[in-house]
Amino acid sequence: MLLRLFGSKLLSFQRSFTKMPLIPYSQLTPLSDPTEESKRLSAYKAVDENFPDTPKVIGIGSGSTVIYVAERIGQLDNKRDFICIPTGFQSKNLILDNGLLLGSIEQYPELDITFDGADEIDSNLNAIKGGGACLFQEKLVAYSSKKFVLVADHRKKSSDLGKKWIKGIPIEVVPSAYVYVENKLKEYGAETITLRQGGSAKAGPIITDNNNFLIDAHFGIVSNPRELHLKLKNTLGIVETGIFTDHAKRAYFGEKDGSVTFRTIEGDSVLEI
Ligand SMILES: O=C(CO)[C@H](O)[C@H](O)COP(=O)(O)O
Repeated sequence: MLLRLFGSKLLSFQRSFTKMPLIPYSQLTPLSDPTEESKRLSAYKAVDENFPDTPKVIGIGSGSTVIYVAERIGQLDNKRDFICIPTGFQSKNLILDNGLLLGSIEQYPELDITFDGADEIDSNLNAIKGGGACLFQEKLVAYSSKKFVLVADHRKKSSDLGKKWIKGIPIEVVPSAYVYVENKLKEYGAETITLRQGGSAKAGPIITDNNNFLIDAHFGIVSNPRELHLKLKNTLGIVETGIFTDHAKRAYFGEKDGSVTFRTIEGDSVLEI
């Protein structure tokens, strides 16, 4: 009896050990850039606290904070026991570079959990995403997941969408419809409307992974993100918006002082911890 009890304790110890990250956070050398350190803090803590005991399919988002998510998951010694679904080209490379198994959303349409970054997160866990131009795939992967967890540095923590992220809400648009959409956005009261450019690497607009254009439209403070998203989605030529509502369960923020705070949904309310 005692032996059986010991055996089951040993098994559960082994199980929890396999999902433990190999390097405790406290033993890592701090990064020289404080913002990078904040990103790493939020990402590592999010993975440590939310990674499933028996992972099957995991979503990996895009951006500079998610680099640390993939890094932390890559430290697990059971990292070849589950499949990772990317949200874009960068994300696919993060999965491969960290020795994780790559799958596609078509093969694995149901995910246990997705970790992703954000450009701004409000006090109700609504988010603006798409700063890295991957919003469509990010939304598809997030909305196919049982749990969606955001990771960010302190600059992204906001009370209302549009308060801090003034570059505008990323909106993916069918290329031939961009002028039509721009006119509609003016009609809807957008304060700034920018067709996102490829920068020094490309003369002309950015092309998304779905061969579309991106428009960034700033509407000031968005009092009702769901309503704005629906209005935009109802506009001919708009494929998807970077407004993510009613989906994130938890958001982690790496703070300036080296702590991590989070906002989490508990029943009908959001707790700030
Ligand atoms: O939505 C995204 C990409 O489309 C990113 O998650 C978002 O832009 C945040 O990026 P970062 O972690 O680099 O601040």
